[in-house]
Amino acid sequence: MSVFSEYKDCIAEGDLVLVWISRDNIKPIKVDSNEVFNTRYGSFPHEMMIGKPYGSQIAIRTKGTNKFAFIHVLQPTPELWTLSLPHRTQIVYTPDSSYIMERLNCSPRTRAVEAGTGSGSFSHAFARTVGHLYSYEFHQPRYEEALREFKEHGLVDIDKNVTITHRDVCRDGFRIRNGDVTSHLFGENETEVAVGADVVFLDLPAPWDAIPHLEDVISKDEKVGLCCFSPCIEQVDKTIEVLNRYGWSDLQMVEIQGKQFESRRQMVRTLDDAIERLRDVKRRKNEGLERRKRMCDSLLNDQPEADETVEKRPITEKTKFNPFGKGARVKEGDANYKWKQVTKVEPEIKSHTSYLTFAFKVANQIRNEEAIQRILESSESK
Ligand SMILES: C[S@@+](CC[C@H](N)C(=O)[O-])C[C@H]1O[C@@H](n2cnc3c(N)ncnc32)[C@H](O)[C@@H]1O
Repeated sequence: MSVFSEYKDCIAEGDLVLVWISRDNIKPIKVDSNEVFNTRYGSFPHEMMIGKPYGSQIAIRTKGTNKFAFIHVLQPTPELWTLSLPHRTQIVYTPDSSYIMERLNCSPRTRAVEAGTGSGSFSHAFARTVGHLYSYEFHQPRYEEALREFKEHGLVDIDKNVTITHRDVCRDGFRIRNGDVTSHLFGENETEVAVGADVVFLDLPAPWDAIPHLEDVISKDEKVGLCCFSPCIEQVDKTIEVLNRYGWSDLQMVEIQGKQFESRRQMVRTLDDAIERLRDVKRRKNEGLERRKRMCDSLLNDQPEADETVEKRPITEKTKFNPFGKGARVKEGDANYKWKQVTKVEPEIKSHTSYLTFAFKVANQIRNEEAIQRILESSESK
């Protein structure tokens, strides 16, 4: 089982743990009782984590103060891995990968093809959901790094559901034959892997060069779904042209814009408030002018300012509160004021805005007369 799909209660020596320091700072570590995890808030010996339930908060006293520093030790999931993995390339984030897998109907019976592997962000999400993932990467160091990582995470090897192949798919296609540089372990008489993919995901600069090669590895008996992830509309245009040429249909382009909506209350401001605000500005301006004049006079006459002569505005509820944001602050929802419910948008959800081009193909479109007859007969008998 992969550490990403097997649930464990407690942390043990050698586990991959994702340390949550803050929302934007999650770090993967391999638990080693001789090691220490250093943060700018303090050092956490791995030993403190061993035996603790996943999700625990670990606290240490910070050096020279009476304060505590905290981390949370979390079990890896593809979503958290995407937020913490070492970036070797641009990556696909969860708002995109989850939408793509849903649109392509990914399930444990899916056989997916993915190119390129890149930093393996999407590969981890695919690996948890699909029956088998065939991932391709042409950059040698990136291929080796992804292979090492997939092995460490229990995604490749016998009985595991990921195969990674070192390949330029635009030039050499997707077939995996005995002798290729791949993680697939060939059986004695096996010469080629029967890929039979029903899902294809292309995150490549030139997907149009890879699309013609897909014919060799996609399923001929099932509906095949494809998604191309491209940051430029010109790439989408070129991709669509080639998809049409190679018999893909139901083309649709989608862009995911991840936004976080927060529900807030906003004070209702009336026309009277606006008028009162303008009066207040004028009053304060006059007061300021008068004060400045008195200061100049006292400087010229070399006399201290007679502070007690300054007219003070009486402190009332009105002077304390300014409905346009200045003056005393009012707590959101204060029952003395009128409020309306509004939505505030937080723009900082991590996602890499690319265009998602979806297409589908049924290679073998021969009518199965027997099956049709059976359906007709069963509907007639009802
Ligand atoms: C943007 S990254 C993919 C990121 C990946 N989807 C993820 O979520 O981590 C694109 C990768 O495709 C690889 N690549 C580009 N052209 C390729 C080709 N013709 N064949 C195989 N891999 C290719 C690049 O080396 C790069 O690692």
